Amino acid sequence: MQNDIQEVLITREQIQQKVEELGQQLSKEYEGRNPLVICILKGAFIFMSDLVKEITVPIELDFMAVSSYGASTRSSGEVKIIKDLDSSVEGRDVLIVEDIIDSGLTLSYLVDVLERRKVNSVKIVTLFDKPARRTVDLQADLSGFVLPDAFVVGYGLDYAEKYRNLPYIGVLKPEIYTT
Ligand SMILES: O=P(O)(O)OC[C@H]1O[C@H](OP(=O)(O)OP(=O)(O)O)[C@H](O)[C@@H]1O
Ligand code: HPA
Ligand SMILES: [Mg+2]
Repeated sequence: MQNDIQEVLITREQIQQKVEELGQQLSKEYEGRNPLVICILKGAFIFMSDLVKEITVPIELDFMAVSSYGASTRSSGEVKIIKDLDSSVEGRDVLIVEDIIDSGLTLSYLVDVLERRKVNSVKIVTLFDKPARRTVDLQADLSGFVLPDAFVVGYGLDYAEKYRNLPYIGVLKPEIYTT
């Protein structure tokens, strides 16, 4: 698995430090409130579990599974909801936890879905952001690292379902996805 990585962009230690900072910022932001924290599966599962341990206000959790990449390095452009939320979001302060914003298609679709369900507020925290690749106008309220325009894997992010368990963020060798 390590042999498929061309370069480590962000180390495990850098990620850990950043997740602590984001948790502290969110704890201040939601002081006195009880947000519903939504993990966007599968990619955000590791970030979510590390982040919530750093949040000091009472929260509730829910999970939504969406997919648009499949076994490709490019978005299909079609966002599919594979698993919907268990809870009602009406009137709630919702915090979406996402691993990466790339084209922005996944989140612009989801924010629209949640707003139609009459949330009180919706904010986005993403650990990684590739602003150079946006095809829609979408920004996170809080973001960890800005990434260059390269397909990355690790810390929850996959290529064809592999590499999610790498503890750092790395760039895949191009021959892995061109063959
Ligand atoms: O901004 P975008 O271009 O929409 O890309 C970002 C989304 O793509 C990935 O999910 P994917 O569809 O690969 O599903 P997964 O999380 O199960 O890997 C990632 O986890 C984000 O949810
Ligand atoms: O760079 C990426 N890596 C893995 N999954 C992704 N989904 C959007 N961008 C990426
Ligand atoms: Mg994926």
